[in-house]
Amino acid sequence: MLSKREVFDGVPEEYLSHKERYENAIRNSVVAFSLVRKMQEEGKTSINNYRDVVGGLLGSSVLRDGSPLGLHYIMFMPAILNQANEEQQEKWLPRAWNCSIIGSYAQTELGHGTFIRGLETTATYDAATKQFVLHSPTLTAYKWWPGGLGQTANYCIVVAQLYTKGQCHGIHSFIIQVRDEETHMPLPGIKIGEIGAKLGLNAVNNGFLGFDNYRIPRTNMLMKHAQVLEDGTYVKSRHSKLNYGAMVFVRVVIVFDMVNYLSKAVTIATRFSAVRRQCQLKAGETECQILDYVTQQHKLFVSIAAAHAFRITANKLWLTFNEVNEQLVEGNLQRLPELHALACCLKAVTTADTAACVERCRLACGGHGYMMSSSLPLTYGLVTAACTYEGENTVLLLQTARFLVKTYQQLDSKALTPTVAYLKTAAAERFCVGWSNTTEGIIRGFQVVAMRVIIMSTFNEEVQEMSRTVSPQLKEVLHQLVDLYCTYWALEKLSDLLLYTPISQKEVESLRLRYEETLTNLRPNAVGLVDAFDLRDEMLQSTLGSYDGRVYERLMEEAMKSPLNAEPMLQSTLGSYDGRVYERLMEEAMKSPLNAEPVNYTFHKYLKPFMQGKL
Ligand SMILES: CCCCCCCCCCCCCCCCC/C=C/C(=O)SCCNC(=O)CCNC(=O)[C@H](O)C(C)(C)COP(=O)(O)OP(=O)(O)OC[C@H]1O[C@@H](n2cnc3c(N)ncnc32)[C@H](O)[C@@H]1OP(=O)(O)O
Ligand SMILES: Cc1cc2nc3c(=O)[nH]c(=O)nc-3n(C[C@H](O)[C@H](O)[C@H](O)COP(=O)(O)OP(=O)(O)OC[C@H]3O[C@@H](n4cnc5c(N)ncnc54)[C@H](O)[C@@H]3O)c2cc1C
Repeated sequence: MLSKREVFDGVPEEYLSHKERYENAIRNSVVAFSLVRKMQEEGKTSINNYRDVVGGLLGSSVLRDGSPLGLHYIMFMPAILNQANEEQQEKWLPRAWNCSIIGSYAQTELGHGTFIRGLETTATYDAATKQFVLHSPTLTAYKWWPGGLGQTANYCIVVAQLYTKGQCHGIHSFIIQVRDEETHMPLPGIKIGEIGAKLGLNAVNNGFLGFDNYRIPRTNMLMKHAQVLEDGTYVKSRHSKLNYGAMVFVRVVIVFDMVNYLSKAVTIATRFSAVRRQCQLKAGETECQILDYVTQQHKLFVSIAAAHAFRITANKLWLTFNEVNEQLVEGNLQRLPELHALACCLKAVTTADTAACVERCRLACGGHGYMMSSSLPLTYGLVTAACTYEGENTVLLLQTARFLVKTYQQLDSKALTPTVAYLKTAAAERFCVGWSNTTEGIIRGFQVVAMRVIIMSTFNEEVQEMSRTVSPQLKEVLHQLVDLYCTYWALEKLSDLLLYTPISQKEVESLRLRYEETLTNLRPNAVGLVDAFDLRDEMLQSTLGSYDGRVYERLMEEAMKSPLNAEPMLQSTLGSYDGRVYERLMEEAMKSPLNAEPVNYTFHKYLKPFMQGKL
């Protein structure tokens, strides 16, 4: 059994080369996912409920910049579960579940990410050989971005335009082997490699993939929803968008992921703010904790409330996802549009808000928040990617807007689904609700504004349930968080409220006072509230946010680990004696060492033993 970090012990990831980072990520991933395999052998996890186990690992400090195996669990396996028929699931799932094959999910191309009906990769059926011919007709048709595809995966789900009998039937999913299972060499007709360094997630090994008239068996088309018969006859799906299921699933999972990252960032920033003393409130007094400044509370406390709001929302969304999927299995597609709109909205809003909150947590820590050792820059790089992947946020919000407009237009003719029932109330009150500076009044105000109510009403609903099961003291603090979250967004979105509701200037002023009063009321419980996330130091991996508050000692300990401090020599493209700065930067950029060899050495050293169950 490999130890966790046997090769680069003690050297922080920031100081590893691109190649060393990949080796580090592969080794840590096979060690981590060997635990999943052990748990499944002991019956402690199964293919239908591995979200928490794998989620815990992927969100852990061991795989802090992502994993080349992440997409195998997050999209490759769920796509087989969601889109393969029973026979195909019997063939592929056991091998995927015990990791004897490693998969990716290849949908996005160089030329298209959002507009998936415009994807260019083709899968043309040849009835004579009962095969599909996969082809990338242009450079822009190359798959670009799939996680793990660079040097790691040997299979992937490929989304391509399906042609049979000379007719195009739109995009469908295929399971395709891209590398030899023994040698890991790319198969003939496959062009494959990694796309290079990114802002973050540099351990994910995102890759590119091109096909040159590459043949696969007919039965490699995932045929749960649509089929192509041996003679090339196309049998269409009950609903053209059932093939989009993998994306809906991941959007739901991403909301959980944002809770994880936001809780970590606000724990780090709040604890640091309790330790950090800067300036005096009165001359001659001891310097005060920066957490005592209202401006610092304004920066941080809404993130504590948001972490709880998103956690409650994520759980509610997961329940809705499972309810709707059970209905889909019974052939009832009625709530699919609502689920799609909800998943789009909550993925877009929670990722955008989390990215903004994490950046605000970093800024709230001053210079020390800019240190990689604080873990805040890395966290920002991770969450900001989520605003783009799995559907770029703007585009997803447009999907939600489309659904809301359609729902509103059918208000009197159609029964409303649970998450949009508020539209009836808003319409009934003809948009002239009386304003009250209460939580309910603000939510009602937002219902009128419409776009943000889904998170607000879910959050509010759960809190009502919670009031029957928590102590009076905790109930008071939770209601303060609800108050804070509502008054914060009421003040943030004041222009909408002024436009659509009769809120008066006097009420706005008392709202502001109420907001600051709530900040003051929450101050004594701020550290306790982030402690309640119960995130161990190993999870935070932060010099600023450790439980013991030894911030400065940890900053110095981490600084001394830099190899640049270990020896007088500078190892820097910017500081080289000969001044050839630009030439060296270009030389470095062109290296991309992982592409220097068709099979990276880590395959034989770690990946192959792992896939053969020998680790
Ligand atoms: C259990 C395992 C879990 C383990 C892990 C646990 C957690 C660990 C943490 C990990 C967290 C997650 C990490 C995630 C890593 C992800 C890596 C990234 C992967 C990717 O990015 S994959 C590629 C993603 N790409 C996209 O999302 C593309 C975005 N574009 C689209 O989706 C579509 O183009 C579109 C929706 C924007 C438009 O589609 P289209 O043009 O076909 O449709 P129209 O706009 O014309 O609308 C037509 C009608 O179709 C409905 N519709 C559209 N989409 C859907 C859908 N998905 N479902 C249902 N219905 C849909 C529209 O609503 C329209 O309906 P109407 O009634 O006609 O209005
Ligand atoms: C870290 C990371 C990991 C990824 N992993 C994978 C993966 O594993 N598998 C995979 O298949 N893909 C993956 N992707 C790709 C991802 O799904 C796409 O980047 C995403 O769907 C956005 O598409 P795009 O990059 O083409 O941007 P575009 O769609 O070109 O967006 C560019 C701009 O155009 C705007 N725009 C586009 N269409 C419209 C419209 N209709 N109306 C208004 N504005 C519009 C967008 O809002 C945006 O501002 C990954 C991406 C990242 C960043």
